[in-house]
Amino acid sequence: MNTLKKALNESAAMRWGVLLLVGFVLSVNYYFYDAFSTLKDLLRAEFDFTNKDYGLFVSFYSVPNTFLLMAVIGGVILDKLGIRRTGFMFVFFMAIGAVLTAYGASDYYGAGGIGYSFMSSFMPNYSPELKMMLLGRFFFGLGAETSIVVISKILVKWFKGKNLALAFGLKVGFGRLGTFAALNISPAVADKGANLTGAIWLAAILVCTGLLAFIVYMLLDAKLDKQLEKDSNETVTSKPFSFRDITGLLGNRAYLYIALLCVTFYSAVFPFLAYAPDFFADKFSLTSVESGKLTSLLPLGTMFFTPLFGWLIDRKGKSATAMIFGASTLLAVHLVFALTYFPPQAPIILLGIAFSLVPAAMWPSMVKLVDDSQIGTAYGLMYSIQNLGLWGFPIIAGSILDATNPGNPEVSDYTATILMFAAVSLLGLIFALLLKFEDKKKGFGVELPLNKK
Ligand SMILES: N[C@@H](Cc1c[nH]cn1)C(=O)NCC(=O)O
Repeated sequence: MNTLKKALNESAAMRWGVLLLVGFVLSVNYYFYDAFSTLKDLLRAEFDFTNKDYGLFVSFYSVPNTFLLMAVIGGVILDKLGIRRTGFMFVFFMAIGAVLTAYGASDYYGAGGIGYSFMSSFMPNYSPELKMMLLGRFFFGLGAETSIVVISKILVKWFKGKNLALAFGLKVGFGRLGTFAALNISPAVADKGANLTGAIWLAAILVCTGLLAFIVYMLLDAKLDKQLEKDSNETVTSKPFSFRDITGLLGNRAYLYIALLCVTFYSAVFPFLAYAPDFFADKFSLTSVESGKLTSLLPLGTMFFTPLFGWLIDRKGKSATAMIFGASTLLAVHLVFALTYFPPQAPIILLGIAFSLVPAAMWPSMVKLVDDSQIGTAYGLMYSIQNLGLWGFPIIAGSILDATNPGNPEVSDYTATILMFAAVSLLGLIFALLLKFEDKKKGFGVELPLNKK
């Protein structure tokens, strides 16, 4: 390295600039992911979407990552091809998927545009609009999950040893900002259905601007590699991929516990959130606007809490303890929701704390468990495992809801459904405890401050 010239990642301004760029890519990802939850009724009115159609559309995001293991394959590709090529490819998939989804909902397509007759030629129970939108959601999910893996590796590259947990916390904050914006902007643009396709196109265009932001990042990444006098091969592993990379990770008990905590924790949060507005409305007799506002307090709170906890973890450590605390808080909140009529505002704030503590501690802890050369594979495998839960639990929750509310009444009893989420949280707590014991036994240093690695 040229010792007279500071490398780009030594400059704090450059590091935070990079975080802003990739944070924007993440925000538009989350915006598109969540833009449809407030459009559910309008999709039913405009395209005859049933609840099952809507559920299928939501869970199709996870299909490539779960059943084709795309997130783990993406992670392996990332470790082999490097950040620039892999990132471009998967952010591009994300943009293609978003555009295909919007195209499926467009007037041009609905009037018999390109692909309409082909999509009408099979599976007549599903509309051509739904099929095109499913195809779009599939590509979006395929690109979106691996692009999060790429962004995680980018943060490790620029921030390792320099406020890494704060950077991860802010990364999650950027994601939540996208969710918060989607929950508020998407219904406003849709204007009670008058401009439904406009709301979907806006989401797709935002994803395309994310691709432009990533291209700008690629220029900085190339410059950093040049300054470090590393050709791109040096930031990637040269040894060929072997299944032992995967079995090796799964054989590392600490990694396994963190991956199992990831799937159980997020399965008790994201699928719960998909039902939360309806649950609050039914249990506390709220209007849909009131329950929507109550739910959107969650991404708003986590936007600030997650970076704050990340900052604390950089300095004080205690990541495993933070995960235990977050998982127990989640369990307590679900029990309160299921078994009491306690006003929901206080538990939702606690849920915000749990939903900030675990992500702030869990994602950066990976650098303590695996080597940098395997970080893409490690995150990718974790996302594939997580997506199994994100795919399955909305369906399980819906089935429990149907079984405990025969006749599909207007107001549903959610007790059994939320108790199921409490049971999943309990599993998360057990895995968090196991992680702490394993760390103590093997001395990975998960409890140590990240700035001291
Ligand atoms: N794998 C993602 C799933 C997601 C949710 N919204 C958009 N993508 C995930 O769980 N990320 C971690 C997080 O804390 O948001």
